[in-house]
Amino acid sequence: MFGIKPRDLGIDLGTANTLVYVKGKGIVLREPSVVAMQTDTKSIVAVGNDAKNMIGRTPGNVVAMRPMKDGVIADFEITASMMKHHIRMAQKSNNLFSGKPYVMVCVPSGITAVEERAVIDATRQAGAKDAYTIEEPFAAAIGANLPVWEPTGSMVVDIGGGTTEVAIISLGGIVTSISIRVAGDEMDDSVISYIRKNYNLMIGERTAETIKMEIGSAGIPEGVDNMEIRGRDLLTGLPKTIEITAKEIATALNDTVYAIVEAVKNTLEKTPPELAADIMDRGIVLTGGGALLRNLDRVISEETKMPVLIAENPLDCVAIGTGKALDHIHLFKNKAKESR
Ligand SMILES: Nc1ncnc2c1ncn2[C@@H]1O[C@H](COP(=O)(O)OP(=O)(O)OP(=O)(O)O)[C@@H](O)[C@H]1O
Repeated sequence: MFGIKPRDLGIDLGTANTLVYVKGKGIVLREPSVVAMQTDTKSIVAVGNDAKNMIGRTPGNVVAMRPMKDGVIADFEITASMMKHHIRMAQKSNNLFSGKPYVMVCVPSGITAVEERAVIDATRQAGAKDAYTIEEPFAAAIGANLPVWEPTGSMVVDIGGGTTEVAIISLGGIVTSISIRVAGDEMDDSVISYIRKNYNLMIGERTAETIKMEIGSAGIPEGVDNMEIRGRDLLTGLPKTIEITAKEIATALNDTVYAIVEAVKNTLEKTPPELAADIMDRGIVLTGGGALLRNLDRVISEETKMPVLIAENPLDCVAIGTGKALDHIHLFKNKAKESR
């Protein structure tokens, strides 16, 4: 075993999904950031997909919860346990040496020093030899193959579950950025409120996410898509099925979509003119699962008068960029140590 070193890992510790990238292999694990545990003993029952399937369906002594909220750690111990589980799974299923790896983890660009410290500590507690952080939009830009190290402006909009990160990048650094705690989760909440308000029907967050993915869109859609949904009637307390249209869901999503558009416009307003000209040529690149919301690229393009492109595999960009950043770990080292 002498001389064998554990492979270093890049982890996209997201509000909705956690992805693990193994240096030299690529993404080896994609799991929802969900943990199910016993309420009395706090012992973990399931992690990832198995736990997500339990949301809203657990008996009284088990709770399925998401330990990350708005891009940051909401429950430290559970996040560390979840990461430990993911690191072990990634190592085991790829026959990797299971020693302590160096780990690069992404964090939102608007994170506070205390929140960043918690991510570093949780990563160490999960088994890392040492942990380094990279700002999410920078990782997203690397993962989307943007020329981040060159003296040219690139613009990335990463729309995740908890946060939307907008950044202008040039010469290996973020020139200007805006991070808002409005993204996919907020869209799901808007769908839940809309249906409760207009139909007196209570639906769960998994149903809301499915509705968003299947018929949700930015701006009013052209088609006449309908969807049957089931929930609990708030007046009778009984299960009920209703039919909802894509137009109604677009209305429900409108405020969230325009909060994202505003963040993009505000970032452009702060962009130095030379870089703005580069972005005019190359376009704004959307990453993160929220980039898949139907017509969001078109609406942002209409509102900003700029070309907008969706990155290839938008859900993977942050993880790929976080993993690739391991090749430049010396650039991130000091930053992680500074916050100690
Ligand atoms: N086809 C789709 N249409 C709309 N939204 C989608 C689609 N696919 C995934 N999403 C949404 O993307 C979000 C998850 O994206 P992603 O995995 O990039 O976030 P994350 O990295 O976990 O979150 P964060 O970066 O905020 O910590 C979820 O809100 C999910 O509902």
